[in-house]
Amino acid sequence: MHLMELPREVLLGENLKDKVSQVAKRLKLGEKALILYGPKTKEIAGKDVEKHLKDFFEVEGLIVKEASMKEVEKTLNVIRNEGINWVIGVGGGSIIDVAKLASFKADIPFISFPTTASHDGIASANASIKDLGTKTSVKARPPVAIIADVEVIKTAPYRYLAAGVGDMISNLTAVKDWELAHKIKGEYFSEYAASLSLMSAKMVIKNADIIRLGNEESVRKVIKGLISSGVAMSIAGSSRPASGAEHLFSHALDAIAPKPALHGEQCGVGTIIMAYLHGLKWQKIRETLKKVGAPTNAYELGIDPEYIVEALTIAHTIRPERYTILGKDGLTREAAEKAAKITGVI
Ligand SMILES: NC(=O)C1=CN([C@@H]2O[C@H](COP(=O)(O)OP(=O)(O)OC[C@H]3O[C@@H](n4cnc5c(N)ncnc54)[C@H](OP(=O)(O)O)[C@@H]3O)[C@@H](O)[C@H]2O)C=CC1
Ligand SMILES: O=C(CO)COP(=O)(O)O
Ligand SMILES: [Zn+2]
Repeated sequence: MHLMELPREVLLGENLKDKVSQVAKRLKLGEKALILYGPKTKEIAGKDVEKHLKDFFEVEGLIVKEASMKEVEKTLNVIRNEGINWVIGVGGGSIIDVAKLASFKADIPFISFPTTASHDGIASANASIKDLGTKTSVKARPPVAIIADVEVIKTAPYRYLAAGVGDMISNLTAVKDWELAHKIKGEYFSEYAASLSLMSAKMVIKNADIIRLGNEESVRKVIKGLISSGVAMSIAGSSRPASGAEHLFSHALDAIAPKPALHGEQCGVGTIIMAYLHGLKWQKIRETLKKVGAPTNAYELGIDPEYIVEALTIAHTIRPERYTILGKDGLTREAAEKAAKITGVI
């Protein structure tokens, strides 16, 4: 049996910080809520959401520092000790993933309230959590509702929107890797999930000129694409449609670079290199990223070229069960340098 769980409500619009209570009541989520936010997202939107919620619910607030198992356990303790009925994550991908996994472990629902359009974990059923130094992809449940407040997301620095494009353009190489794993390893492949995932990538390529304006229309377009990409992952039952070798490269950078860039920025650059390895039109990918103002090389990522090459050579070890264009043995140092130089990444 293949179980596909999907969000029940998606709200996309302006000034939604006071609409969470209505959604929670409509979905009969229960009396006691836990709101998770980061130190910045508490100020950006979390405090206001919490204030409005307190008119109708008993609310506990908790600051989450990173997407790690330690933070998931910390959250789980609060859920159990306080008898929490439902969770809301107000923040970027890290906060949403902690809310997703902790609520799943406690078997209670959660609401996704994104403050940026920087990642496609807003709607997905899987959580990317750091454990023992590297990111693992853990099966969980999708949010019961998504509340995407364009007013909030619009105020995030433009860089986050461009990162969202990077996370979506990744789907081009992720799907290629998935097809490869299907052919070579007999891995389950969903044509429907793959098509939906590719639709988001094609949408950002087609709309790059609109997205780069960074206005409300841009935010709406990117958010819709990110939600579709997340739904594709939920349909697949894993992050396969949206995470291939380009993501392994980003996870490797997170593990070794002294100051990693944003997830979507690193994935975008990884997509250029993996598209080259797949024999795809990598120039078109680079052109789109340039058009929207996303980084396309080591310098723009703010990462030393040495780490780029090292990340390329170790990426295949991050999740060995996920077969990609990097194969079982990965890239040699020479091959990594060559691919990064040809594509202009270093
Ligand atoms: N589960 C899935 O399917 C997916 C998961 N991911 C994961 O998501 C994470 C990446 O998410 P991303 O959003 O890029 O990064 P983070 O969630 O790590 O946020 C990065 C920084 O941006 C800040 N921030 C958030 N919103 C705003 C805003 N509106 N204005 C200014 N600053 C803001 C955060 O503040 P604060 O410090 O307050 O948190 C934080 O300091 C990674 O862990 C990645 O693996 C990515 C794609 C899919
Ligand atoms: O980031 C993701 C999709 O964009 C999914 O992340 P994982 O690589 O951790 O599965
Ligand atoms: Zn991603």
